[in-house]
Amino acid sequence: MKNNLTNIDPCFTLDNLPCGALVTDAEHVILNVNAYFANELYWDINLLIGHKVEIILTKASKVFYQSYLMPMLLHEKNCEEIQLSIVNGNGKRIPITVNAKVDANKKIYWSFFTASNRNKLYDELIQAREKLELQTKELKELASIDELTGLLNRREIKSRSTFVLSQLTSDQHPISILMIDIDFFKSINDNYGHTEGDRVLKELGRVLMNCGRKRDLISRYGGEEFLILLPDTDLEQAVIFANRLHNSVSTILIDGKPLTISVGISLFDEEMSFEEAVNEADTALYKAKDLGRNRTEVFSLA
Ligand SMILES: Nc1nc2c(ncn2[C@@H]2O[C@H](COP(=O)(O)OP(=O)(O)OP(=O)(O)O)[C@@H](O)[C@H]2O)c(=O)[nH]1
Repeated sequence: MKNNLTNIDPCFTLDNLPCGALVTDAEHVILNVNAYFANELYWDINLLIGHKVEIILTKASKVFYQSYLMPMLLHEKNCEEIQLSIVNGNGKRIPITVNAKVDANKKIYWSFFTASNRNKLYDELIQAREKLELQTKELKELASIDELTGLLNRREIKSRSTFVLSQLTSDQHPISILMIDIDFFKSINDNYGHTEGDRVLKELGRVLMNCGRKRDLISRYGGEEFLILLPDTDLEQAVIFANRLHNSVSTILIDGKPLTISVGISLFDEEMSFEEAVNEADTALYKAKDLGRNRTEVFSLA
């Protein structure tokens, strides 16, 4: 059988390797380094040979080397893919990945690759994750917020009502629900255009937000319909709230004339679903419309 050793390229030397290689003794003194130190790391090799290996380590890596890496090497006799940072001949900090092996004479043979690309990859991964988190937050908001008014959308108020209603049964706190509809909104669009209609919707959204407390759930429920859930609010207090709304809404002017709304109110009871309460508030709203608009009606069975 042919001896493979005879095929070894006579030009092969450690200096040809695209990585750093060095040898240290048991006292951490550098015995030899390859040409990579001069060619790629700009070290004067004479400054390294005979000096302690710490000369090329950053402060943090020195601590790591002394307290963890050396004890491990002495015990295990080798180490693989350890992350360290060295400084080059110009004082620039360079992250590296190190392998090392100890021989019978306690000489240590080191090789390492610079790991700038690895750090770049980590940075890119972190950036990608941050971007993804931001997009997820934006998507979540988009899915729950009405784009025009910034209020909760129909789906979100329905979903949040579940929690609010669970408090009703446990605490016996009254919860009122208000269905609000702009009066003659079609004629605003028809007479002044859709852009003016949108401005009115936005303004109304702002007014509703300002009238509500932090705990109130305020939503754009449909085109020109708004639904509000008022926790800890009985019918009497809900009517006072609605009257305040009528006043505030009248500050929104269309061609100099005040905007008006109609409001229907219902009170949740323990047995009632969200949809049933909305239907009752809707019935009261239609009564307010029938009775001439710009008014509030409370749902009653009569
Ligand atoms: N500008 C604008 N108009 C909208 C939007 N969504 C719905 N609308 C309009 O709202 C109007 C609702 O009109 P109607 O349901 O007839 O009610 P109304 O004119 O307000 O009359 P009453 O409710 O009976 O007082 C329709 O013309 C819709 O096109 C929107 O996002 N922007």
